[in-house]
Amino acid sequence: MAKKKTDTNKSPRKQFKMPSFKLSSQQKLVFGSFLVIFGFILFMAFLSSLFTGKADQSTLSDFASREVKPENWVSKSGAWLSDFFIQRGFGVASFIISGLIFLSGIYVLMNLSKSKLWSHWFWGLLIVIWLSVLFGFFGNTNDILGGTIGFEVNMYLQDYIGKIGTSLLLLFGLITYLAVRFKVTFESFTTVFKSAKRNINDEFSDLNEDVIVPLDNNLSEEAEAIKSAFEISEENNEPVIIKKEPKPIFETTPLVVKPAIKDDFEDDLDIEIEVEKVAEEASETDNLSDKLVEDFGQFDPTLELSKYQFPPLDLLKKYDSEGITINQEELEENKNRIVDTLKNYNIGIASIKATIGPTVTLYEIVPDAGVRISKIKNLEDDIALSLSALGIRIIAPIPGKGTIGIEVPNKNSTIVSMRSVIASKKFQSSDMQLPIALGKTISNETFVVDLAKMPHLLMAGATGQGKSVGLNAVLTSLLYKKHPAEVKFVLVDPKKVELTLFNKIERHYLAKLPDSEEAIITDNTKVINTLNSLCIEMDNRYELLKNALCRNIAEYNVKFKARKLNPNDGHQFLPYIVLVVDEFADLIMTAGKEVETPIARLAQLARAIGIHLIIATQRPSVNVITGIIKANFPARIAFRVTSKIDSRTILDGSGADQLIGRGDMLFTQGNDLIRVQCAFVDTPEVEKITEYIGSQKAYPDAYLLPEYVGEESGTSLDIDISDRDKLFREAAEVIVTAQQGSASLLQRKLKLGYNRAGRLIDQLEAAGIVGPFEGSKARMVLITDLVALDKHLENETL
Ligand SMILES: Nc1ncnc2c1ncn2[C@@H]1O[C@H](COP(=O)(O)OP(=O)(O)OP(=O)(O)O)[C@@H](O)[C@H]1O
Repeated sequence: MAKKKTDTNKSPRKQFKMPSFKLSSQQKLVFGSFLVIFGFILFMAFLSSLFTGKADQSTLSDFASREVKPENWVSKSGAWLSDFFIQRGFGVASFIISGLIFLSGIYVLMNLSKSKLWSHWFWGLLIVIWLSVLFGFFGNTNDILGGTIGFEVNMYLQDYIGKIGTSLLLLFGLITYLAVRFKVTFESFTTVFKSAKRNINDEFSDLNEDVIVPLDNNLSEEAEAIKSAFEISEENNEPVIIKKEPKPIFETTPLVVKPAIKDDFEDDLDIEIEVEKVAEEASETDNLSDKLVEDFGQFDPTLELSKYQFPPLDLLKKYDSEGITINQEELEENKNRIVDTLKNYNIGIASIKATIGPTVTLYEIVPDAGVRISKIKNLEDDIALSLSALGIRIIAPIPGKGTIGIEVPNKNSTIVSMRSVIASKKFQSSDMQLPIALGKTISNETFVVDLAKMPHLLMAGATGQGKSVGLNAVLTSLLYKKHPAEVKFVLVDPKKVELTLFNKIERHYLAKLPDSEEAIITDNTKVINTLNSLCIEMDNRYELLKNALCRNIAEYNVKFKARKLNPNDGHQFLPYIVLVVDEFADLIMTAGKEVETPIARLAQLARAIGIHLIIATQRPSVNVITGIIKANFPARIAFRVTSKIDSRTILDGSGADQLIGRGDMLFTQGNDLIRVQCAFVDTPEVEKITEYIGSQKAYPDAYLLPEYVGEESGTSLDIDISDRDKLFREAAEVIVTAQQGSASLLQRKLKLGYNRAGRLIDQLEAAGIVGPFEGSKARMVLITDLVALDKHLENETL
């Protein structure tokens, strides 16, 4: 895939740098043994000072004199070191220091992990300080328990926070140590407490129970003692039941034998069962990703354009004629006409209710019992005539309700502004993947749908009925809700004028072929390349999803954000891609099968990997909207069309021919038809939005789609060196470095299409770098390393 690499690896890692000393094996032996011996000497000196320390005090001042003989087992040095570390230093906690030095020697000798050793030192010294302060708390100035440091620190702390404060600080230090070092949590405390409590209870109940003492001959001394203490009849050699006095609970009673099987089953039922939760074994990548997330937080795809500002609502226009005004007279008039017309045909009405929408009002009627619905349905034209209005639609019955609906256009329709739908709570708070605010329904509710769920949209309508406005509404919705990192548009505009405004956001939101200058495609031959390139992108994405064990793009992106996918394996955050074709009929007329095949492929397969198609046409005839296209576009929008046949082609039923135009539309997602007044967004508004976005910092280039080389460019083996692909050398290096001769590796690493990668492999074979095709296995790489590759290629050119 041709997209800049998100450089997660490049971010500076805040890792503690370990000092590293490079020692030869001999040096390690010498240095290691020195540390072991020194550690041991130190330990002996310290140990000795516990007994001889006081006596040696006087000898310290005469260190140079050989006459003075200290009692320390390590003589003068021992006395001096002990005085330095224990008396003047950290007190008895200094033993840990000798241990750490000894341990360091072992680590050096055995060449063990240095980072572990540093960690031992770090934690060890912390314990030394803590213990010294703790002992200093209880000691006095010359006490060897806490040493001078422990005592002085204590004095200092007590001056400022008092005894209570110091003891609490020590407790806090202990808790912090346990929490950080041993990952102890509050829950583990409570669990330990609970199980201790349970043990104590058990112990108590045991002590009060009768205990069976088996009379075996190999009794321990204690058993013998107990045996003699209580009278046990040895004659019958049978277990005797003795009554045991309650003993202190913590005393161990090895002779107490609990009955293996209790007779009393009811007691068994009382035993609490402790269910231990076994944490699922986290895989290695999980651990790594957790650590990465801990260090850097979740991956943020918007980071590159972190200062990007979404367009403000003010860029959209407010309309005066907005907001529904109820014209009571009109309502009354229409109601009377409907009732009268139906009466003329002997249809009685039990009740009638009106719902006023922005362009049409829905009259819901409940006919008298016994009236056949088909009878009302047949009166559609008569009712329209009597109401002298266009665009009457009868819904008989309204799905889900036991009523019949008659939609009558309002005399004064109101414009549904884009601003009102974008500002609506429904749109703003929607958590859909690709939310689109299409307009308002007949009950004046904002109509928001998820393009990702559709998953592709077919839009049709006669010319001048609001298709372009509809497309702009879709694009505007996405611009208001999605960051440039999250969605990319591929715009196809054979009419050349409809979508030109979006050129300004090329480097933010558009995707294009690597070698094309304009991101918006107006040339039909380029459309074919782009569609095929999208197919390659789709295949590449499926490969990524497969490797990441994800079923769809949403799961994949969640995993990627959680840093569970390694960018070095080609993984990257995948933006949604929305392909918009403004005049599909024109494309089909000029390119026919060549566009239909990739469109159908995309429509069939692309939903899971985040490529969604929106196709608009003004000629909804069967040769444009073919069966295969229709089958894969369950979501359809019909603006007004001129004939029932066209309506049937789009919606599989009539209705679109009865709309009133100007954004009045029917939406279906496979089942019910919903009448919606499309939101109106004018060209100047779109211009302002694109200008606003375009003036902000952008990516260096549009999102690059994989390269597609048409079939005619040939796939034959190019043996001639001068005919080689310009990425030949790079490809050779990738293959030799990875020692794996596969086209998909090239596709991933060099972001190529399948064809080009395949051709490169052929050329590499011809150059003797990889072996011949071996079926499902990767080809053998004949060059071992990059130096050999350089030589090989040099020899070739000679
Ligand atoms: N939702 C709407 N609300 C109000 N008026 C609308 C709406 N949609 C379209 N119109 C009116 O209809 C006119 C034509 O709309 P639009 O350009 O979208 O039609 P079209 O179907 O794209 O036509 P063509 O196929 O010829 O491009 C607009 O200029 C506008 O005046």
